[in-house]
Amino acid sequence: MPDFIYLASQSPRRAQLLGQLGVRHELLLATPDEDAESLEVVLPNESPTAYVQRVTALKLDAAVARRKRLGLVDAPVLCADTTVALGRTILGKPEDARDAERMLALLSGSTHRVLTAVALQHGRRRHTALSVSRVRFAAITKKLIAGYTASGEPLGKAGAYAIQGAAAAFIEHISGSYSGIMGLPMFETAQLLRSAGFKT
Ligand SMILES: Cc1cn([C@H]2C[C@H](O)[C@@H](COP(=O)(O)OP(=O)(O)OP(=O)(O)O)O2)c(=O)[nH]c1=O
Repeated sequence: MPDFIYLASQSPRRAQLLGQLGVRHELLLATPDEDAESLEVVLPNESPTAYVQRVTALKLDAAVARRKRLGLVDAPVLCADTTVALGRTILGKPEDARDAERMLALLSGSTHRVLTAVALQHGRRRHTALSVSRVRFAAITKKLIAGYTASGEPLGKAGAYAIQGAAAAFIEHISGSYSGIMGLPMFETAQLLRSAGFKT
């Protein structure tokens, strides 16, 4: 049994959160020939829950294939995907600053869900979990949205905000998992790791 896992994620938040659990990890990143972004395409009529779970499974398939292709040791592979859902509308990562402003205006003054799916491949077994949180945004002015967008923080974040960053000032209430909103739910991830034999 290896004493580490592969984390198939380019997200520094996920690496940081995994470190918090005290589990050693190595990054298993997509090579330039793999088109990781193309996995994140929403199917017609797909619900946010179905979408985030499907994308996570695809990410894990690709990562496990990558581990085999590179001839790496047979350690467990972990990956996750986070999406923001306003009702059935999926808000992924903004394409640019304008798109970020559009998303933030949608979130302003309402409650949305943040869904993070996690999956762990261990030998032939796959363990999966889903974390669902509710986040209530205060009504925020156009000026605040413009200032926040200009900071650059929304780029690369689902729903165009980071709870761990300056957007914390917009959030009136959350129910669920703070770490799940950041991208890796600690409770669910620890459970998956335990089922793969790690002591967390
Ligand atoms: C809502 C929210 C999202 N996010 C981030 C977490 C994820 O990194 C990102 C959603 O994008 P993802 O596609 O889940 O992940 P990623 O592309 O950053 O990394 P990888 O696929 O390689 O694992 O949004 C925050 O950091 N804070 C928040 O409050």
